[in-house]
Amino acid sequence: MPARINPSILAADFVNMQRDLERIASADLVHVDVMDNHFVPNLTFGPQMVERIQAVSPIPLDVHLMIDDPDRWALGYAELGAYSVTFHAEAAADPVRLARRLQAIGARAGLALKPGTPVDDVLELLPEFDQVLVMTVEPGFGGQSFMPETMPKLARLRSAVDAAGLDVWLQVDGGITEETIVTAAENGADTFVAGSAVFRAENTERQISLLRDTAAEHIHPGGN
Ligand SMILES: O=C(CO)[C@H](O)[C@H](O)COP(=O)(O)O
Repeated sequence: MPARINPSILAADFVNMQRDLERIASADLVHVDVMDNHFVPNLTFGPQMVERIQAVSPIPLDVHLMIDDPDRWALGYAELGAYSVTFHAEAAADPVRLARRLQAIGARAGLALKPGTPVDDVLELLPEFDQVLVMTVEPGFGGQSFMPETMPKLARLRSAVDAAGLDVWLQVDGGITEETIVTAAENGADTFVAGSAVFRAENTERQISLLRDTAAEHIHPGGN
C-alpha cells in the first residue's frame, strides 16, 4: 500500500520558503497550513503567499484551511491551482456544497476534524470527499505531542471507508514522528503530515524515505 508523506511548511523557515520547498522535493505533497487567528490562535498566511508557493513548489499543494468561513475562502485556493483543499467540519456552513464546488474546479476536497469532534456526524458525508484529515493535535501550532486518543476515530473512519469501498484518503496531522507514524498507519491512515520531524532533520530526503518506509510497513491493508 502506498504511504504518502506530506511535509508541513509550518515548520519551514518562512524567509527561506523556496529553499525549504526544494528540501522536500521527494515528498508526495506539500502541506500548507492557512491559519486566520480566529478559528485557531495562530496566524500564518493567505492566498497571496500560497500563490507564490504554488508558483515555485516542485510538488503539488495540499492546502489545510484552519479558518472561519471556508465556504467563502476555500474556492480561491482551488482556483490558484492547489491539488487538494481541506477545510474544517467545525467551520463549514455547507460542507457537501463546498466539496462539490472544489471538485468542480478540479481540486480534491478534504474534510478536517479537530481531536474533540466526533466522527459519527461525518460518516454519511464520506462519499462526497476525496480525503479526511484527522487532527492528532489541537490545530494551531507545530511541535506538539501526538494524541493517541484520536486513534479510535481514525480506525472508525478506516472501517467505514473500506466497508463502503470508497477511495477516500485518510490523513493524520500533528506530532507525527518515526514512532507515532506506526500507530497512525496501524489505525488506518495512508497519508501523513509531518512538520518538525521532516524539517528538523539534517537530511530531509532521507527522513522522508524513512517515514514513508516505516508507514508502508505498518499500513492498514485497506489503505488507499
Ligand atoms: O496543522 C498543524 C498544526 O495545526 C501542523 O501541520 C502540524 O502540527 C504539523 O506539525 P508537527 O509535525 O510539527 O506536529
